[in-house]
Amino acid sequence: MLTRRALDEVSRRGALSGREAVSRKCDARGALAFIGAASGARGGDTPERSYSSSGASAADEVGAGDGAGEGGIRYPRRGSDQGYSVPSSWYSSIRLRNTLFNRTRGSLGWDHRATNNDSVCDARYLSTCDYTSHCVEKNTREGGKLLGSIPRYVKIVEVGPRDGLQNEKEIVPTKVKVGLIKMLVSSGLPVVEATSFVSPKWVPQLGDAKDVMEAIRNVEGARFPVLTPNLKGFEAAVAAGAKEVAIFASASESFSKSNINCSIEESLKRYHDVSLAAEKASVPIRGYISCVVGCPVEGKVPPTKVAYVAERLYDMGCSEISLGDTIGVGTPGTVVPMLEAVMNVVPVDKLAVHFHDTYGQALSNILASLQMGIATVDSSVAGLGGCPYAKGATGNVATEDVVYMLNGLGVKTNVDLGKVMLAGDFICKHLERPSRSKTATALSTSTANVSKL
Ligand SMILES: CC(C)(COP(=O)([O-])OP(=O)([O-])OC[C@H]1O[C@@H](n2cnc3c(N)ncnc32)[C@H](O)[C@@H]1OP(=O)([O-])[O-])[C@@H](O)C(=O)NCCC(=O)NCCSC(=O)C[C@@](C)(O)CC(=O)[O-]
Repeated sequence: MLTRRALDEVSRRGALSGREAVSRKCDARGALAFIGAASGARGGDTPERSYSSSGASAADEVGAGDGAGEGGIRYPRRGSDQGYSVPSSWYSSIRLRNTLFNRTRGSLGWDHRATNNDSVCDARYLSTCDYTSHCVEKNTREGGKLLGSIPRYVKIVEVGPRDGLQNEKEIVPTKVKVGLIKMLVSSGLPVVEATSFVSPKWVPQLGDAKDVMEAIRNVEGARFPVLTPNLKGFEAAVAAGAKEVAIFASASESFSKSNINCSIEESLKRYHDVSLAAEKASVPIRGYISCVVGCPVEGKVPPTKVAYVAERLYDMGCSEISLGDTIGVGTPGTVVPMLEAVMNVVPVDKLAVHFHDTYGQALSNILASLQMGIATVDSSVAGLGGCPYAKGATGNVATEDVVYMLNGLGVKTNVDLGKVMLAGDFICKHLERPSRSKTATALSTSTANVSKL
């Protein structure tokens, strides 16, 4: 198992390269750009990251063959006698990054105690910036001030066919689900979460999981992870052809109980069993954490609780951990401290964010997450969704809205907005309800070529 120290080093190594550290001017204005460059180093420039095998740790992926020798520190690799190394130059970069990050928080108003000149300087910048596309382009391209901090590529994980549909009362026919999945794949989405192998007594809508997997067996162009709550689900998923699975824990005891009928600790034990089976079968696992900022029963959820569960999931081999604001109550004011806590224990390039849009905060939370270096975002076509065990929670942030924002920021996704809208239109017609995507609603009345927006 990786030590905390080793994890931190991997995280830091993922967070920035020494090259970026020395090439940036160390003032508050440069801080966002600096973190942005770091996020590029974390994977922003990489068109696609694939889930690693569950047996591979971050160390396997991040540090292998890099920086050995000369001042490098070697840590043991989990389940192996090999090691990965951390060049000592990272330490100074890390200190620098932390200083800049703290200043940046102050300049964005995240830290109300920040009263130094840098934040005044940044505030002036913020108020005078011309928010035109030219400004965005200039800032992004030149490693600029406000928006240069975001990754250049963002992986969108489409959860509509699973999270989006699981709450629908009327059973959606399998062929409609399969049609939706195929349309989503054709839009360029790299990952489409297809279904869940959960108890059909608990979630009747997804009782056709096996049939869905059978129907998409030969569909190429995307990965199709499925949810598995226990070994039974894992075995059924693999037998049905699933090549990736997701386990789902909670940061709230009450939600854990109502969602999967066990405590957090019991769920982690179950997931440990699933992770061992997955490792044996070379099936990568994504880990979800629900209620990362708020719980429908318990209210506020402390960031330390989220970090605890995240670390446990990471240690059991999850190649990606998705942080879910299940009831959509978060704002950047609560999301940022939560991410900071999690980023202390899990490398940022292993994190994804999963926002429901109940209070209309999802896009702002995503933007804040991107500025902190997160490059994987979950979303649901047409804003479908809600959780059966979180009353009042509305759908996930709409994929169309996320793509529109990322296009506007000049961030690459390889997703065709027009084609996602067609998929949204298809499923909304079936459900006989309007899209929850503001972008789809606006653009459906426009003649603009959405692929070019
Ligand atoms: C975990 C259990 C199974 C425990 O449910 P339980 O009732 O405690 O389990 P059990 O072991 O006593 O089994 C009860 C019955 O279910 C069967 N069973 C047991 N396991 C399976 C399985 N895998 N597949 C099919 N059947 C299964 C089992 O065989 C038995 O059948 P019976 O003998 O009564 O005929 C149940 O609570 C469950 O399925 N929960 C899933 C609920 C769910 O899917 N919730 C939505 C997920 S969304 C989410 O978590 C949030 C997320 C990820 O989207 C992120 C976010 O939005 O923030």
